[in-house]
Amino acid sequence: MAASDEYKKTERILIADDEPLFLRTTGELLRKSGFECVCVPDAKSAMAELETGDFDLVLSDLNMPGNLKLELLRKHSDLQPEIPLIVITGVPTLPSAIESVRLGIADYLVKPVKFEDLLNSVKKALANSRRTQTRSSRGRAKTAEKSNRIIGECSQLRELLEIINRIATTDANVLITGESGTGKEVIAREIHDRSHRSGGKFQVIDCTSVLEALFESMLFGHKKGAFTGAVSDAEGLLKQCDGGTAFFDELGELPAPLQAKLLRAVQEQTFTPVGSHTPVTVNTRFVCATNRDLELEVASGRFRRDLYYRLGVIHLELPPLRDRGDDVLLLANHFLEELRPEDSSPLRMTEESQNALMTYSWPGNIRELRNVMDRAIALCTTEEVTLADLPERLRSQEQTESVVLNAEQGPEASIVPVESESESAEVPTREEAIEQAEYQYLVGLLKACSGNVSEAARQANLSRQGLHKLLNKHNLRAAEFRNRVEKKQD
Ligand SMILES: Nc1ncnc2c1ncn2[C@@H]1O[C@H](COP(=O)(O)OP(=O)(O)OP(=O)(O)O)[C@@H](O)[C@H]1O
Repeated sequence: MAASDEYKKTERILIADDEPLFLRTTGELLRKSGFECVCVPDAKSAMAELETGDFDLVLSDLNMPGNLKLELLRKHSDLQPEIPLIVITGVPTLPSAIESVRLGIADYLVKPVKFEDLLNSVKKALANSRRTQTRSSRGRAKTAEKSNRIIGECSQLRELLEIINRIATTDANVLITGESGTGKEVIAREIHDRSHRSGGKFQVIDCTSVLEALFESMLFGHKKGAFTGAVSDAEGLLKQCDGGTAFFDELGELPAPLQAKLLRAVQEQTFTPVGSHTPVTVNTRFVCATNRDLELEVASGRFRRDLYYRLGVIHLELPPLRDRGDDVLLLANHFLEELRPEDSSPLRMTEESQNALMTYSWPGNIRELRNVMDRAIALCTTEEVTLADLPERLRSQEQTESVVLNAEQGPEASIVPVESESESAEVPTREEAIEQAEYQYLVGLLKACSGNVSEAARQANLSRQGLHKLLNKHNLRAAEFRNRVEKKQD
């Protein structure tokens, strides 16, 4: 079916760009595809059109006369917030999360752009906008609903939830960054649940657990006989979350050849199953998470810049738990309630134990706090969680301070507690001693392999996935060992 058959002729696009050739060609091609286009060379004319015209979509250059400080985009979001806006630029910079959301950007394209990609982006934005406008009140009620899964009152979290609410009506891809255990997956699920895609599937794709050779077939599916072991046709994960959300966890771990394959699927929402000749088209939103500093990965050539821009239209940075103030106690009480056995009495914390939780630096973030509360529930013999029910690293104020100080000296010092000299050394439990030994082993291994995960996994006789699990458990990031080597060489 031709594009012109799929869309009503009346759908109107405002195109603003100061490059005459781009403006003319894009206008002509979009008209041929069945749209009505108004082309203007600067922001002033675009604003005048926006005030009087009835548009279904705006396609705008980011840098052109009259759009200094994003004036056109701001005006657009004030005048017509419900009309999708696609930004197209020759000088890419990732807009901040708040800015992207405030301006309601549906997509962000980097010149030179293939017309095919531009048309896909336009179709997708229009389809989503139609869906959003006809969305049932059920969807709206859900969007407004307060989350009962995300606990926290701090200003950073409230701002994040506000952003999530606002992006629920868009289909922009989201990149979530933050230290391990800060709740990236929880936030990704929330984005899905609050979006118009909540009826579709939320599909987790763990990039550390994907074997390079199987990635394509796992993601895109395969035909029977496509390779040894392909005994029947299989649907890939992307097809399974058609209409839903694909969540790529630990995106920064995706090897380069796989990044190229993912890029095509993200750009075109089309892929070809292994062994097939028939492309499959889906409508999927991509939400990704990583502990790595992807900008650094891009700068060093380890991560594709085009994929980074495609996936990071909206960038959410989660705060570490140590910066979330009283949320530590809020979360601790939540876990005490959530994790206690059903028939047991509610538990509370002594003042001393609350102080210990508030002073500790939580290198493993919310995941570590959850484990600490789980352990406390098991050890606690009364209805009060006392200092004695907390792990040794939290018990001593002096010791906690040492941990914080050491955290600045490098990754290997951030967890291992240093005994204060004045204190008689306490014997750790067997579990704690094993944990510490394992931690020291991993630090040594990462140092020896300069943060190269594949090499470290080989030396440790583990799969990459197995090693990643261990690193996550100890809140160790291989990238930090790589960066350290680079920094030393600078
Ligand atoms: N705001 C929150 N309220 C309640 N529980 C939370 C919150 N955020 C995270 N958690 C809990 O903390 C744990 C870690 O969360 P999650 O797996 O989402 O972190 P992550 O940042 O994705 O971790 P990783 O980088 O290691 O994959 C989970 O048990 C999750 O349920």
